[in-house]
Order: sequence, then C-alpha cells, then structure tokens
Amino acid sequence: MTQSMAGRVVTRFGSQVLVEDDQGAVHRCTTRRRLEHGVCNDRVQWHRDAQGHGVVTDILPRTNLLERVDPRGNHKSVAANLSQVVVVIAPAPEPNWSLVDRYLAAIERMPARGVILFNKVDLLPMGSPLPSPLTEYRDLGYDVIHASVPNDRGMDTLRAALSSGVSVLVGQSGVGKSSLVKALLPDLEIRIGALSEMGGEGGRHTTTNATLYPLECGGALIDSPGVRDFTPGPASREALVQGFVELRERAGECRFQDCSHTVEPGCAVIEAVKAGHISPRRYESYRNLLPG
Ligand SMILES: Nc1nc2c(ncn2[C@@H]2O[C@H](COP(=O)(O)OP(=O)(O)OP(=O)(O)O)[C@@H](O)[C@H]2O)c(=O)[nH]1
Ligand SMILES: [Zn+2]
Repeated sequence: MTQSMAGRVVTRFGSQVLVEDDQGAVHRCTTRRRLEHGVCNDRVQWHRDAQGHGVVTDILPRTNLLERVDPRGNHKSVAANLSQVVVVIAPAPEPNWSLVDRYLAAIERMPARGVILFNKVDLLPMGSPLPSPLTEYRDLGYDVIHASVPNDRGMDTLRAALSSGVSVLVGQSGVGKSSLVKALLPDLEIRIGALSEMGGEGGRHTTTNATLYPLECGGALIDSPGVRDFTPGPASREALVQGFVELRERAGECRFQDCSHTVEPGCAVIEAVKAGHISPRRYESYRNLLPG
C-alpha cells in the first residue's frame, strides 16, 4: 500500500468523490464500501492503489453536519465541518422571522457560527429604520451584514466574514443568494465545468451535489441548490432550548429541571420575558417551534 494522505471531499457523484489534497490539487477517488456516505468537506485519508487510482480509506470525525430534510421527512447529509452559516434575508421578499429563528436554532445546535446577511438594502427607502428583529439578533451577538450586489454595498464586509473557514449561504427563495454566489465566485460556471470533467464517465457530475469552492478572499464556500434551500428539520424541546442562546443561558435557573418554559411556576425564561430581557417575538418563535 502506498502512503496515506490527508484531504477533504470537494464533491461527490455516485460512488466517487473528488478529494482536494493539502496543496489544493484535486483527485478523483473511489470510496471503500463502508465509507459510502462521505459528504462535501469531509476530512479524509486517502492513498493511491497499485493501479494508481485514488481510494478514500477513512473519513475523520466531523465537527458538525448540515442535514436537509426532504419532503418525505427523510434526513439527508449535505456537508460537514462548517465554520459558519450565513442566513440571507432581504426587504423583499419580506423576511419570515420565524424561519430565521429556526435557521439560527439549527445553526446553534450544529454547532456553527450564525451570521445574518441583510441583502438588497438598495430597496430600502433612505433613512428607514432597521427592522427590529435585526436589532434583537445583534443584541444576541450575531453579526448582521448589510449588502447589495448591484450597489456593491457590504461585499467587502461579507468577503472578510467568509475569509476563514468554510461557509454556506442559506435563505428563502428570492432573497438574492444566486446573485451573491455569482459575485463571490465569478467563474463558477468554469469551475463547475472543470469539476464535471474530472468526474469523468461522460460528465455525469451534476451541480445538485454540494460542492466546495475556495474563495479568492480566503476561506471557502459550499454551494448547491440543495444547500441554499436547506430547511432545518424539527427539533426536540431540549435541542430547541440549546438553539436559542438567550433561553439556553437561563434554562438552568428554572425551578424544575425539566421545565418546558411555557407554563411552569418559577421559570427563569418566562420571568426574563416579563422583565423585558428576552424578546417576546423570539420567545413566541420558541413556543411555535416546540414539537406538538
Ligand atoms: N434590488 C436588488 N435586487 C436584487 C439584489 N440581489 C438580487 N436581486 C434580484 O432579486 C431577485 C432574486 O435574486 P436571486 O439571486 O435569484 O435570489 P435567490 O435567493 O437565489 O432566489 P432563488 O433562486 O429563487 O432561490 C432577482 O430578480 C435579482 O435580480 C440586490 O442586491 N438588490
Ligand atoms: Zn423554564
């Protein structure tokens, strides 16, 4: 056996994966059968077999996993080891704040860094106030970036935020994710073409699989339609509490250890809502997301 090397999965198609080595070169590899479930950005060990073919021999433990839930309710792994997830919203289509809370709760649980990108700010009338939920997110410690691709606003701030680690952009349809990705990766089509060719076998590679793209500003972006439209699945009550930073830090002070933070006496969360320390809107989001 030849020397074992470190790498990470750029994308997969069928039973094959493209693996990027430490020098940034990309190699087509097969995976051993028990390792079939490698996903984009998995850290792997690989080697060349006697015929010179790349073979992935090991998938290293993941720091986190982005999962998609399909319409039938099946969980599908999309990408691993993410540093941050950027939730894109815009003045139009009007933000679904409850969906933003759902995204942030899923991101906290992964765990990964959550960033909010308020896109298409050129649509805002001059001097209009910041939507109040954005102030809440800022107060909770989330970075809120304002951007507009046509006006080239906030793009440097966004690039700086993406410049280390591996990120994904998510958000509801029409908020401008495609335009942002095009601005961040102007040569996306060329890169997709090159990867497809590497896929061999008649370019069976499709862009529907999550793919890792190094960014010129440093860092990397994982993109695919399935990643952009990622909607988090339902969460248990305990998981949900962990997903709301302001609930998580108070839940330990409730009178009952198994407090659901909805009706119980001596609930530190309800007290904090009453005292104005937790936003009633966020608290409502938590209640609405509770499993029935
Ligand atoms: N005014 C303005 N319009 C924008 C901006 N970015 C994108 N748009 C427009 O918003 C619409 C949606 O943009 P897309 O980039 O396709 O949005 P998306 O989030 O990828 O949407 P889906 O493809 O439906 O998921 C298009 O008509 C864009 O031209 C922006 O910064 N300002
Ligand atoms: Zn409680």
